[in-house]
Amino acid sequence: MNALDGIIEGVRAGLARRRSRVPECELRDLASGVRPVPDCAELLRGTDGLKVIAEVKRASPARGRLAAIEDPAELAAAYEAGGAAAVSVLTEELHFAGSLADLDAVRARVGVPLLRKDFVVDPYQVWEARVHGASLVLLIVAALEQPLLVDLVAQAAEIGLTPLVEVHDQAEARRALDAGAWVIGVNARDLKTLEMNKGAFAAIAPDIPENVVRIAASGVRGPRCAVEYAELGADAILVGEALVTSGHHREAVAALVAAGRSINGGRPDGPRFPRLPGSPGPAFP
Ligand SMILES: O=P(O)(O)OC[C@@H](O)[C@@H](O)c1c[nH]c2ccccc12
Repeated sequence: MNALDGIIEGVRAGLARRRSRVPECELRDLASGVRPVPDCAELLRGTDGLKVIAEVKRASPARGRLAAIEDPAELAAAYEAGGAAAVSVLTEELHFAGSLADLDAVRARVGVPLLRKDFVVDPYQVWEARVHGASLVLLIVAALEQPLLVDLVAQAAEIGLTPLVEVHDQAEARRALDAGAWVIGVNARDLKTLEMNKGAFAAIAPDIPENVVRIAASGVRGPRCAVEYAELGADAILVGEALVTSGHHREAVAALVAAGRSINGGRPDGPRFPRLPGSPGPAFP
């Protein structure tokens, strides 16, 4: 069993418990009472500077315990003040020490769109994302058979959530596009092996059409990485560890935002800098 299968097993157990407390029909009723949110794709587009999605993340299977985060809302408020375009909240409990309560707390505090970051394997979780105030929901291609991926992308769109479809290689990127994704995240970490591939974004981004929003996720250590991803054509970066472990959360986000702006000067129609032939991929420490 690979790391991803292990995580999904735990996710399914938690899902069964929640479903027995709140049946799906009740959840749908709750969702209908939640204020509709606009599609987030344009907010994450990098034409006026690389966007930063800042993550509330306590732990991960790959990196262990990262930060206690006693007050996730306070952290998210600092991210927002630093200029984050969106906040990602991990809601997976067993391996990432997150919860839907974290999402609720963050929703009550900040105005920027929220991403429900979890291992979604069932429509029930997409309804939950809606009920708990997310505007975006993560769908991981490696965790989903194609027909289910297609259904979940369609369900999310139907109920006013923007699906952020995560891929790790070219084949997965093709599946994401076939499923109709318009926001694609390239995770530098392979969730099956937990290994990092620093060149994943550079390898995949050219295959993703310009009209699709391209997000580089995982392993962004600081402004230098932000600049490198912006130069490779990323619209946004998704950053967890480097932010939660920084002593100054607002300033750390602001530094990433400033680094991203330096690439195209913040011009709304600024050019995306093409990758120069022979230039190296992002340099990571
Ligand atoms: O902490 P990092 O290396 O900055 O990574 C953040 C984010 O990319 C990572 O948490 C992540 C990307 N895809 C995921 C899928 C599930 C759980 C977590 C993730």
